[in-house]
Amino acid sequence: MTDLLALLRYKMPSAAWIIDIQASRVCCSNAAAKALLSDSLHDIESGQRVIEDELKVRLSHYLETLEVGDALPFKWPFTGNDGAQYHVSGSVVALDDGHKGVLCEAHPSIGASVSTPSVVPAFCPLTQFETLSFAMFDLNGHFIDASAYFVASFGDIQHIRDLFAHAGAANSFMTRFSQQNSLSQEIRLSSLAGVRWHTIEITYNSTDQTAYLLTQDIQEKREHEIALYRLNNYDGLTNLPNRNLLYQQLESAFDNARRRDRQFGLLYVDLDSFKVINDNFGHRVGDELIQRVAERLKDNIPTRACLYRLGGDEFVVVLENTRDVAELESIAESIMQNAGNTYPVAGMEMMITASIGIASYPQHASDVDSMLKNADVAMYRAKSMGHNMYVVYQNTMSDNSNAYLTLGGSFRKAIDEEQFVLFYQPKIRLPDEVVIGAEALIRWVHPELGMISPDSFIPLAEESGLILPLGEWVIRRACRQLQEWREAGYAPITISVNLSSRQFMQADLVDMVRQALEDTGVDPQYLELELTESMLMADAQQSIEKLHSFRKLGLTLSIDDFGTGYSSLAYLKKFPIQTLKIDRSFIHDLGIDGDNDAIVKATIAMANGLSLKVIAEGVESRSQIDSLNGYHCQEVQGYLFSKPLPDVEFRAFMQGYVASPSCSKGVLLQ
Ligand SMILES: Nc1nc2c(ncn2[C@@H]2O[C@@H]3COP(=O)(O)O[C@H]4[C@@H](O)[C@H](n5cnc6c(=O)[nH]c(N)nc65)O[C@@H]4COP(=O)(O)O[C@H]3[C@H]2O)c(=O)[nH]1
Repeated sequence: MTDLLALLRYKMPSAAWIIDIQASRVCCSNAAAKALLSDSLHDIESGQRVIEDELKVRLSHYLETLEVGDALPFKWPFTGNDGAQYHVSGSVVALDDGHKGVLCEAHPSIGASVSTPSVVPAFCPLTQFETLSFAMFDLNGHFIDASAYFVASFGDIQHIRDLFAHAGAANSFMTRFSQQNSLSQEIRLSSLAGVRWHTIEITYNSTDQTAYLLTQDIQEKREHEIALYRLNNYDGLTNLPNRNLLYQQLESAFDNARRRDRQFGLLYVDLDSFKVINDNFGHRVGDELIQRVAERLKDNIPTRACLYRLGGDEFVVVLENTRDVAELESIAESIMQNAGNTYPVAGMEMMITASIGIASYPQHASDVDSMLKNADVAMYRAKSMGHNMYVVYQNTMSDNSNAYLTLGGSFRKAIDEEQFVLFYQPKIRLPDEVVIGAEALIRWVHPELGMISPDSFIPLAEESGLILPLGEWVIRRACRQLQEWREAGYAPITISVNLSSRQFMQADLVDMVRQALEDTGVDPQYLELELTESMLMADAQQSIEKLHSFRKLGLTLSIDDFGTGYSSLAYLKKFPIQTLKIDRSFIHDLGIDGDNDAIVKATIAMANGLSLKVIAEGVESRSQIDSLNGYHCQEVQGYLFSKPLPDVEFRAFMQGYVASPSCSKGVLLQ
């Protein structure tokens, strides 16, 4: 049976025929058409009569512009042999010789009494006809006839059962078909190309006692769907299920636990300082490390636990039907013990630890979002307590963590989106009051909250570990700024950058600063690091070594907020530092509080004796300048000269400094 004949058969019980316009005749028709049109169709088919000219002209016109599968935009009426009114709809088909023909199908006109339901399945637009296989079987499932495409796809089929990949599938299909008379489903069929997914639709026509079967190979569509599913639900880097599937599992875990009165819990695992690795070694190394970590995590959790990657360096472990929270804690311990071992990545042995937060149902949360949020809160707590540990959520944690988390969440984003800017406060040399440097002070330009001062977010950054990438950004930005000013023709000045204690403890801090200098081409003598006494005292020996490394690089080092901590000049001598910055609390009362004057005067004298330069911060009045000049203080900084300024204004300040009314002297630096 040719495919065109199969198509006409398939259109049964509708009357259908195909017109070959070129030959002006009907080239084939089905039994229903023969019955409905009888003589006239027979005459046209046999060539005794030709298609009327008017219709022929109209059809030819459309065939030029329409594609195979397209429907004709008009219908035409006729009266059938049964005396009823019909209208004919047409669509374009490819004839065996390659020309286009018109497939005509008669439908009873509205109001006409004849009404026979078509067996055309919903999924069978004519455009797909070429990929459809059509076959006919008798009541017992024995093969009668099939389209050429069917034979090419399935070969020599004797019985409908031969189509199925499994006997079980054939049995259940036959049983259902015997009960329903028409059936459609997606199923794997055994075609000549192998076992492949197909849509299958079968309809029993009682008129000719024949089962009409239509199949379509949907293997590629299925594969595409599976690929799409993987893309939406699995992480491409680690092949672990992602956030979507995590939510699904958590929803069903809550459901199960509630219905069966069970417990379950999750561990929120976040790698410590992963961004530092990513930034220093590049994303390829970062990605490989994530893969190794994922593999090790998988090996260190019970087989019945599920591991998800939320993205970045965040993973979640879910364990259902737990006995108690201790069961979750023992997983955390196992993860931490093993995470401490090195990972072979890109020819290196890398170390990375993890902070873990634990939350459990019913103790800590009653819905998916609060479960994840509370485990996240606990994870942050673990980070703030020094990394590489786990913390079990406690209900008291939420009270002070909501605001913190809101800021914390956007803080991460802020780093990625570079919402930070550096402001610069001029440093003035005494007594000639020349601008010799600037202190870089960070600001967060929050999209909703506006400008946020560092006092509000530096502690947060410290606690979360995000100070490391942020601190690196500050150093790199400051170096770039130095270069930009140099390129713009300004005389060279220093920029000092504040280091946080966490940053100072960072193992590769010296390398990071060296790299930033190299990358930007800045002369190291123009970069100054400001450290606090407490930072240095935390591990004096290590601090001394680190400071020497910085000195070898050529940087200047300064002690910030002097007077507020240990204030032991004798001890400070052990550290290779060049500058002391007297805290603004001492400067504020200068000339008012005699004790303060005495302290400041003595500090400057002793520092000078140790060849240390002194800078006074928080200078707000001329009388303070007079006192500091009297005590031989070398540098000052404060609102008297300028508040911290963004780059553009700082440049303007440098240019217009001569004209500043608040200062007696001024030097234009250019
Ligand atoms: N009342 C008064 N204040 C003055 C005067 N002159 C300067 N200041 C303010 O004093 C602070 C000096 O910085 P700090 O003591 O290092 O204290 C800094 C520093 O510890 C920290 N910080 C700022 N930027 C960074 C950074 O990039 N990294 C780190 N780790 N810490 C930073 O945040 C602190 C606060 O910074 P800011 O809010 O910019 O506040 C700055 C500055 O605006 C004055 O005449 N009167």
